[in-house]
Amino acid sequence: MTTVVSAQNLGLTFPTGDGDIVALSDVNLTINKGDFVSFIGPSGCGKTTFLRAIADLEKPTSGTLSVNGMTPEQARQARAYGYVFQAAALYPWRTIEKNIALPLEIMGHSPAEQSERIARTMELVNLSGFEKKYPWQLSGGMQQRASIARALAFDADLLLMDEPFGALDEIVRDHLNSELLKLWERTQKTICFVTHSIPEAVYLSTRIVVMSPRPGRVTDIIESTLPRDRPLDIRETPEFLAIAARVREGLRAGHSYDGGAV
Ligand SMILES: Nc1ncnc2c1ncn2[C@@H]1O[C@H](COP(=O)(O)OP(=O)(O)OP(=O)(O)O)[C@@H](O)[C@H]1O
Repeated sequence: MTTVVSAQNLGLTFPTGDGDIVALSDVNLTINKGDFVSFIGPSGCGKTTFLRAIADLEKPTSGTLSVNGMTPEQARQARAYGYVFQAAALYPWRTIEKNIALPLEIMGHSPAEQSERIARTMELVNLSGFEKKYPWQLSGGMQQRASIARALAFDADLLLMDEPFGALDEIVRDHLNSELLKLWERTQKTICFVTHSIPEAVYLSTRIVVMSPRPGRVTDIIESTLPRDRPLDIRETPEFLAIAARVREGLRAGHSYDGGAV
């Protein structure tokens, strides 16, 4: 198995005017090629910080972190990952194809190469035919699919997704979840996915990382026993519900550690 992300005794502290905030403490985690890993935990437990550290947008203050065997900085320079944010963050004055093209332009790809990549990724997210539309002409779910296409366009093996479907209604979210699984199957990417939703984490993941706040720690890592082929109604099976119950237990345990109410 190829290791994509390896964190050892990772810590990240933010110094603030009111004292230090320990966002991550002693995080140990290995993510292998082709894994779909979800991070779940209450607000402030460091999920986004961990993703940002992988992306070299935050610097760890202790421990080690490697991405594709490199430092996060080297991995960023080698364009090791695509990043999908909570809000689609598309430029409203650019068409969908021009939004997807932007990082490719910056990276110096030729216009022909850009067109080929735009066509391929728009097809992967089922948006073919919407190339000339502006973001505001698309629904929220379609905009989020366009931002996934943009993250896929430079063909990184690692996709970092920070609550990409958090703002969407349940039906659209269900649809995008099953599309994301198909896309993951087809592309064999490694995916790190932040969510607040237990069913979403269980439905999507090969591994679920449960975190707790103050300081942000990993409290449980759950290997999924579900098959890779997952129709949406798998969510009603006893196996699915058993994994969901374990995640819920892990979240509760994290809360009681903090001394707060469940
Ligand atoms: N730049 C920063 N400066 C100071 N504190 C920060 C900074 N970024 C994050 N934090 C703090 O670090 C902790 C972890 O934040 P983080 O955003 O990683 O949590 P999260 O689990 O992703 O939360 P949410 O689910 O609400 O997005 C929080 O207490 C947050 O306030």
